Formats: sequence, C-alpha cells, structure tokens
Amino acid sequence: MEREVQRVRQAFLSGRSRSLRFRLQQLEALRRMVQEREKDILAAIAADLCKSEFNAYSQEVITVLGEIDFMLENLPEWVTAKPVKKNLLTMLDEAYIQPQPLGVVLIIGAWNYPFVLSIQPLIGAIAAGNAVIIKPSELSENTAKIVAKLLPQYLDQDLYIVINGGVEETTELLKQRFDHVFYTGNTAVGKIVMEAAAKHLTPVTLELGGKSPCYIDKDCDLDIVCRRITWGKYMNCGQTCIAPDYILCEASLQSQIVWKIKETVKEFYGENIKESPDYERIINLRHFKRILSLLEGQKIAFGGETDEATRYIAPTVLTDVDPKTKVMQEEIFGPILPIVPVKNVDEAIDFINEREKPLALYVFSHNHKLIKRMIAETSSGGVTGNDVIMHFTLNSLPFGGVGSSGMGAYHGKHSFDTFSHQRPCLLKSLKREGANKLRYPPNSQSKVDWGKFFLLKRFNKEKYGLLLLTFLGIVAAVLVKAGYY
Ligand SMILES: NC(=O)c1ccc[n+]([C@@H]2O[C@H](COP(=O)([O-])OP(=O)(O)OC[C@H]3O[C@@H](n4cnc5c(N)ncnc54)[C@H](O)[C@@H]3O)[C@@H](O)[C@H]2O)c1
Ligand SMILES: CCCCCCC=O
Repeated sequence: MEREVQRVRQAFLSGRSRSLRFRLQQLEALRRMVQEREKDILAAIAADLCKSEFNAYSQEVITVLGEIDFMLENLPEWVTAKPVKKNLLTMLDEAYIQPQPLGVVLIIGAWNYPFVLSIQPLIGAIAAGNAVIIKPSELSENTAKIVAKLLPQYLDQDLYIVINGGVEETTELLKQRFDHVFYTGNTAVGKIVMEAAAKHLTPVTLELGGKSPCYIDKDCDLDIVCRRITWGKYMNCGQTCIAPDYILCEASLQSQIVWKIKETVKEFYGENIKESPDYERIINLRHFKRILSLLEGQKIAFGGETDEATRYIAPTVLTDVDPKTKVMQEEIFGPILPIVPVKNVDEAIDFINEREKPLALYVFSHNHKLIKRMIAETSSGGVTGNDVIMHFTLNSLPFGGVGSSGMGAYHGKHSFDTFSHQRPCLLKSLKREGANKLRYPPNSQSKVDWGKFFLLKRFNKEKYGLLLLTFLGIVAAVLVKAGYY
C-alpha cells in the first residue's frame, strides 16, 4: 500500500497533473471512457443493485457526464489567478489568489450509487490538478471492478489509480499520508476516517448520512406532494443518502397521504412491484435484515412484503410512529417511510432541532413564508422546498452535510474549491524601501499613527492636521491617476 501511494506521489511531484491542458485532456478521456464503455458500466451497476439501464443512466451516468462538461467549460476561468483588493500599503504591489492542487487525494466511495459517488469527486480532484487514489466500496463489487479495469485504459496510470478491497485494505490505506481524504459513507466510519486523517493533519471531506425529515403542511397539493415523495423515497429502493427518511405532518393528513402514496406506487411500479424494472433490491442480506428489524412493532399502513432470497422489500408506509421506536433512531436507508404526527409547524421545527442535523430537509407548502421559516429555524446539509432530492442535481449548489451529516461539500465549482488550496500571493518590489521603514524597529508613536493611517485609514487630526490632509489629497490624486479608483 505504502509503495502504491508513493508511486502516485512521485507522479504528482513530476508536475504533469498541474497544467490546464493536461487536466482538460484527462477529463475528456474520462468522458470518452463513460461514453465508449457505457454498456459495461450500466451492466456493473445493474449487477450490484438490480437496477435497470435507464435508471442507472439517469441516476449516475448523466450526473457524471454533466459534471465533466461543466468542468471543461469553466476550468480555464477557475484556474486563473484572481486579483484581490489592495490597501494603501500594497497599492503598488501585485496581490492575487492562485488556486493550486493539494497533492495526493484519497477518495473512498460508497455502494449505493457506486459509480457517481466515486467518479464525481474524481472529476473535481482532476480538475483541481491533483493525483488521486480511489477506493470504491467493496459492497458494490461489480462497479468497483469495472472502475478499476477501465480507468487505467483511459487516464494517466500513475496519477489516478484504483485500489479495491474491504475494511482491512481501507484501514491500511488510511495509515498513509494524503493531502486530502474525501469519504462518502456512514457516520460511524466517518469518525474512523477523520481520526486516521488527523494523525497526518490531513483535511477531510465527509459526505455522511442521517435522517432527512420531510414536513408536509396542510396547505398544499397532496397529489403532487405524494408523487414527489414517492419518487424520492423509493428510488434505489430507499438506499439514497438524501431520501426523505420520515414524514412529519398533522395527524389529520395521515390517511390521505397513505392513500395517495399507495396509488402513486401503483402508478410507478404497477400491480406487481417485484416485476417492475424500476424497483431495485437491497444491497445485501445484512442490510435486508437490518431494515426488516425496523418494522418490528410498527403499524404498517401498506407494503411490508419481503422476500429474503431476492432481498426484496416492498414500498412501505408506517403510520402513527412513536419517535422513540427503533425506526426513528437510525437512518432507514431502505423503502420504509414512517409518518410521525405533529400538532403544527412549531412542533415539527422542535422535532427536527432536537435531533442530529440531517443531510437534507424537505418542506411542502403553498405558503412560501412557512418554507422560509423552516429554513431559517432549522439546520441541514441542504434543502429542497416543495420537492425532494433535486438540490443534488444542481451543480451550482454545494452538496454536503453539516454536523453529524458531514463536513465540506462538492459538485461543480465547489468540487474544484474542495480539492484546491486557495493560495494567497503578494508580490512586492525590492524598490520603495522608504515606506517600509515605518514597520522596522525601533517603533514609535508616530510609526503607530502612520500604521493606523495606512491600514485602518484612521488618523490623529489634532496632531497632524493639515499635513495629513494634504498628504491624503496627494495619495488620492495619485491613486485616481493610476486608475485604482
Ligand atoms: N452524503 C453523501 O453524499 C452520501 C452518499 C451516499 C451514502 N451516504 C451515506 O452512507 C451510508 C451508507 O453507506 P455505507 O457506509 O453503508 O457504505 P459502505 O459500506 O460502502 O462504506 C463506505 C466506504 O467506507 C469503507 N469502510 C467501511 N468500513 C470501514 C472501516 N471500518 N474503516 C475504513 N473504511 C471503511 C468501505 O470500504 C467503503 O468504501 C448512509 O449513511 C448514507 O446516508 C452519504
Ligand atoms: C439522483 C441521484 C441521487 C444521488 C444521491 C447520492 C446519495 O446517495
């Protein structure tokens, strides 16, 4: 492992990942890989999650292609140094921010969207000029294998490598020194990753999970609300980090919501859900059993059918759920939707604030003020009002968690920033030493006063009076002439 990381570091130190031309070439090669090997990629995702090609394409491949296009279009502008404002002391100098690569980045992917969750961060890391080691999730082993097979056929083989393996290999990998670790997965492992990174003072981005609430106000169109929730909840069989985890609403709405979600499930997946190409399966037996255990003692309003042999769990809704029960204590990450009745929006806000900060928050209402209030009085990684999931798809929005749902963010320019160091640069001349004398010892009250003037734009009127005003006038005239104002 150590040798592998060393090899990647040597490649980074060669400097070839840094030029804009090289980054664009690699991103174009990655796009070619996705386009030319689309069938292999879709087949691998299908084998891991029992997902149709249409679903795999629209949930994973489109996002990757969109992200690459966005980078190719904007990278030339992002990599250029950005001049910054100057003060009186530096007005004749050059001051700018130069984004630079961090070095060797470790990306640890998760299994639930196994392609996009490894490749989208890779795109950001390449765009920012880094070398990358990807560790895909071992639970989605087909996608892990295809990524390891295809990447070296299209990308620089020393700068971007894939290491496959489970906990043992990841643990070994995490002992190495990286310049950034980007982890997607559960919160418990997030702590392990952060602890390992801390030993080298390596910064981390943690894309974690949590219980994302969904508040439904009584002032809304329940047909539309339930269709949108059904789509976001049962997509990928509930195994989506930002799936609505549970519903909060007034008790009187419960039966209508149940009925409308039931009807929508029929509309989406047909009478025989097991036969629907659009309905996925649970990733493995451990997760299947974990999800089943969440049903114990619950009132199942509809759904609840399971088949262990195929790891099938039907779209399920639970009503009158007691917040103290197990289903409300952990992230569900499966097709079970509890409804927890609350008296009103105040109680919903308290309910959310009494718990860990979620990755996403959803609120449905015709009342725009109520939506804004929810946003103002709660905290979550991201929010979509009157819909679910969709904030993930807009790459001008940073995607990430807060508190126990994660730290840092990515997508689009936010990925570029995550994998870059914003290096502040101030270039002075070796001339004009006169002005510098002000900061050299021995110090004095008059030097402090000049310091105040230059840096705080404050001056002692009584003491310097006319002299200072005259000087200010001259400085202002020079600045205007030099085009600074
Ligand atoms: N915020 C996001 O973008 C996002 C996306 C997907 C999933 N998630 C969250 O991830 C969770 C589901 O994923 P998961 O954790 O089951 O995925 P997982 O089991 O695939 O684990 C994620 C990664 O962690 C590694 N790993 C597991 N145990 C480890 C250990 N002990 N030490 C070091 N590395 C270890 C795995 O090899 C894998 O690469 C959910 O909580 C979900 O909400 C978040
Ligand atoms: C539409 C794709 C959603 C991907 C969400 C990633 C987290 O699980």
